[in-house]
Amino acid sequence: MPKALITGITGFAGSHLAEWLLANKKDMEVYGTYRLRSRMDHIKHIQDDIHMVECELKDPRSVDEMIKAVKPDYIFHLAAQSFVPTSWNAPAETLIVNQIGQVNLFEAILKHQLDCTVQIACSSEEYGQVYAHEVPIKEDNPLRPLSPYAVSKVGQDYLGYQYYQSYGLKTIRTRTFNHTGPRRGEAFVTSNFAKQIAEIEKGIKPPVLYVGNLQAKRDFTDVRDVVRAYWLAVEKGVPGEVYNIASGVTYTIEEMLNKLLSLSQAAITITPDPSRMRPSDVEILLGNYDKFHQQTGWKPEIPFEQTLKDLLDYWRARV
Ligand SMILES: C[C@H]1O[C@H](OP(=O)(O)OP(=O)(O)OC[C@H]2O[C@@H](n3cnc4c(=O)[nH]c(N)nc43)[C@H](O)[C@@H]2O)[C@@H](O)[C@@H](O)C1=O
Repeated sequence: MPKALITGITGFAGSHLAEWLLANKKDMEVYGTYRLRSRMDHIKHIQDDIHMVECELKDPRSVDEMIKAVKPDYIFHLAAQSFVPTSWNAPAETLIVNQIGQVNLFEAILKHQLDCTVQIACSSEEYGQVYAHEVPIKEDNPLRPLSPYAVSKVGQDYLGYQYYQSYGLKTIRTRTFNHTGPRRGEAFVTSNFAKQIAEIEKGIKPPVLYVGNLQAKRDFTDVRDVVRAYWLAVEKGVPGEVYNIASGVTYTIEEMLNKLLSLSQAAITITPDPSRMRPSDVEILLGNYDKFHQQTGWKPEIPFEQTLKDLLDYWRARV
């Protein structure tokens, strides 16, 4: 049976991808990496159907042993330090986890001479400073990263390109724009606002919702559409290539907040919280996904309103 390995299976996208593979690729064995301190709540419901392997990506020996034991046919490399604000507080850790972690993975694949396809979770943050005439953003747009996180993803992206060119490692780079849905980490804006609304509805917190920069524009895709794209990337994508995964629609964070508020009866006051502002924030992300659509037929299917409703209901069931 072919084997799919998901680094970061205990996380947001990783757990959705595991679910998608189990439901749609019945002939595939699903493996995932975890660290001793990983929280398992996102995968508890599927843990009998997946194989979990302990692995610290920062440690070459740990990665080597994991790759030798699993020998995957497909790797979805989703594990990362993925929160932009954390990357200003911990830039070195962000670079080590994201870039050195990926080098360790690549080197182990080469050492054990695996003929596997590797999807790399790159990011729209790599585009960073985007000018008005450059949207919707295509893959050949200049990369002008605006945070240590974004730089770490540029590094992952170019390492993917370089290992393909140098060694023929079958890497496929996906530059995914913002994505959300149930299980989104509560630090990220959609989830943070949805959780605050759910807490206000339950009377756990006063009716004041704290916000950062509401003028930023983001292109949101449902995580369930994104993980379907990750499978199509390894199935139909061209090794060495890079693809945008986006919805092709952009909203200000304020518009997104208003959509969430319209799903609630609660009377809520919006209050700026200066600690939520960033040293530099990407002003606009709006992706062109034509290249990926032409290669794989993928397009997003779940309307943003449905995604936000599912996210709010997720928090309503948890607070
Ligand atoms: C593609 C990319 O997508 C994500 O990165 P992100 O765009 O930084 O995501 P976020 O949800 O933290 O912020 C979105 C926007 O919302 C603004 N914003 C306003 N008020 C709050 C607020 O209260 N909290 C947060 N977190 N953001 C706020 C904030 O300033 C920013 O403009 C990651 O998955 C990343 O891994 C990735 O690759």
